[in-house]
Amino acid sequence: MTATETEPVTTGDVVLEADGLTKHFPVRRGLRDLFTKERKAVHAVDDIQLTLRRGRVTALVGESGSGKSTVARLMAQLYGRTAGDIRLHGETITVKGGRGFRAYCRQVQMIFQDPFASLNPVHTVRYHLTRALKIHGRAGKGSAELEQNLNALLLRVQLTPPERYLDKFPHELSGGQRQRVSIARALGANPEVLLADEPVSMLDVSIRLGVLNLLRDLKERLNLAILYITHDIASARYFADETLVMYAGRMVEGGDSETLTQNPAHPYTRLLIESAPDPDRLDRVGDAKDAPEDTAGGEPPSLIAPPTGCRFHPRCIHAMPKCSTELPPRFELPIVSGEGEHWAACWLYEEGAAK
Ligand SMILES: Nc1ncnc2c1ncn2[C@@H]1O[C@H](COP(=O)(O)OP(=O)(O)OP(=O)(O)O)[C@@H](O)[C@H]1O
Repeated sequence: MTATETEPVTTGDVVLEADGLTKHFPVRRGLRDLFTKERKAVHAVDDIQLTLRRGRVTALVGESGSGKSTVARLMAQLYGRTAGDIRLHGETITVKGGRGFRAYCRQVQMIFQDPFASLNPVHTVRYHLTRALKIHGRAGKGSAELEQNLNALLLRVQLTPPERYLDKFPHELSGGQRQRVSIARALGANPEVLLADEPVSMLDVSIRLGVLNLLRDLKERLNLAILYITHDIASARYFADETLVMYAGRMVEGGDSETLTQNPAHPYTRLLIESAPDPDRLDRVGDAKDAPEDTAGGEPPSLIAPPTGCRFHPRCIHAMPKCSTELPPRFELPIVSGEGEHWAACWLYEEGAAK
């Protein structure tokens, strides 16, 4: 049983946290490297702090290669971490597979970008959902109860009437319907956390909003904590309560989504917003074609030898000498309206620095 079934859940309760989360991928040594002692690594994710709360969506935004998917995979325990802590209900968790992994998956489920790749083409919707229910001990007693539970899952993701979908194969469904089946499969575990890695970027623009609205509905009805990974800061503003911005493996700014998108502080966040599609055109949310890497000036750095100091300094028009040598800590920023927090890891916000 999950906490959902045993005790009342309050919106805002912390479920899953990352503290100092770091992942370096070792680079395979070439012939030339055999003569040196140096061991190279891709510094994909460094020192990430992240808190997921019941009934809240947290967006993780950044351009391609900034480390967003690696964070999601670390939080899902699909990758081992190089350093840092992952806490579920305050307890440090390291899962290596087997039973421990299954127990963790009961509470933390992941949804992938490509629903076609994540569903097995030779199996029906019924098979995928039955398997999820059985693995997590939620199939019920007997076939009538199983049928009821299958129907309930499809109703939850608004695939109605359920009988129309249960015996379909993935290729007989549209992209949006397939993503709904993936979400239903994740819900089969009755999780507390959904880690959604670009859940709408491969879908037709016309159906993206429907899938985001479904996730929002699930957040509210089931009090889920959702991590929403996206290239598109406009969709984060629309969908997420809190937004965190990543650049080259590090978090550079965070705060409540409205405050952060209305008053972006870090020069990289400003660049993301300038190059994002118009947030009022919600029919384009999650559009990977509008991803900032297509329009932002300069190139992201190599993560094998990332820049010292602030990783954004080689592209930053405000860079000061200190930015290339010292890593900026988080500076708390004043909240212009409403409540919540807003911070930026940028030396511009050190007391006394010229803006
Ligand atoms: N298994 C791996 N081995 C080596 N390097 C990896 C591995 N997975 C990711 N990386 C590297 O880590 C960095 C971060 O990748 P990641 O996929 O997390 O970024 P992302 O922000 O999710 O990008 P995208 O939006 O394109 O998926 C990239 O430089 C990538 O090449």
